[in-house]
Amino acid sequence: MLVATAVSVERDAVARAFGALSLESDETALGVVGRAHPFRPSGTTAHGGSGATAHGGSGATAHGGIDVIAAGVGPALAAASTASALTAAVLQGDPYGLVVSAGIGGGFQPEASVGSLVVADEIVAADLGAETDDGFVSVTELGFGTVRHHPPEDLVRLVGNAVGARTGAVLTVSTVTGTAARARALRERHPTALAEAMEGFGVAEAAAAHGVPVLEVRAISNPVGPRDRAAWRIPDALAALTEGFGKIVPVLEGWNRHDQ
Ligand SMILES: O=C(O)c1cccc(C(=O)CC[C@H]2O[C@@H](n3cnc4c(=O)[nH]cnc43)[C@H](O)[C@@H]2O)c1
Repeated sequence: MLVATAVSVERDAVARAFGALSLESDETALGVVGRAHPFRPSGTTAHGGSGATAHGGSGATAHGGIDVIAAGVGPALAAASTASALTAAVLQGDPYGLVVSAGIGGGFQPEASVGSLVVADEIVAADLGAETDDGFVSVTELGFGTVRHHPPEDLVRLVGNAVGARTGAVLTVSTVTGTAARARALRERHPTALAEAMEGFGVAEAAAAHGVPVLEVRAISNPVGPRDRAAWRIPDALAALTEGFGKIVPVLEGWNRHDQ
């Protein structure tokens, strides 16, 4: 399984769920774009495996290991980094079976409160399209491809139940929402949206190109709406991410995509 976060603090928050910290915490501030440094829990992991380095890094598990990368901020870098990691794994003869986009995100209020976790049942590119006199038109409506990916239903349900998270659409945006008007417009266009973030759709596109299922998990660090940095609760969200992954990993390990 590959977990793609945006930045190193998110990568380390996920890694902490495995009881270890990345040795590659070279970027620590949120917002600093990290390159894809795979983190592999060393030695015995939740999988019980140990030893062989499946994808060229240290401490990978031979059977079903979990790699966590800081893939960068925004859908384009997230897609490129995730695709590179997926391709490298294929070339090394040990392809990933699941990709998880994970990190902090903005929560639509009152649906997703700060500090809570959200699991995506739809990963939607919310600003990929064109503005017209009649409003926003997605690239799908323009005839150019897809703006949504769907994680496996059973996995979404299992993971949502395991962490007590709400499930709903998670929007991917290239511009963080900073006004109430835009938050309203997004919710009107996507009534099931619970959260927005900046990477999920890119990660999902890379996963889809490899025929690998995708999941997105967001810990809510701030409300979607008027910009208010003082209202951000990043440490709380990172703690929720760690706690959540502690419960999610056993579910992911037990999940078999052919059970769908
Ligand atoms: O300076 C700002 O106003 C500002 C606003 C939003 C995000 C940033 C960042 O540097 C972090 C982007 C990072 O965090 C995820 N994220 C967290 N909350 C949101 C949100 O409300 N809308 C979109 N993305 C969010 C995102 O996935 C990025 O990885 C600075």
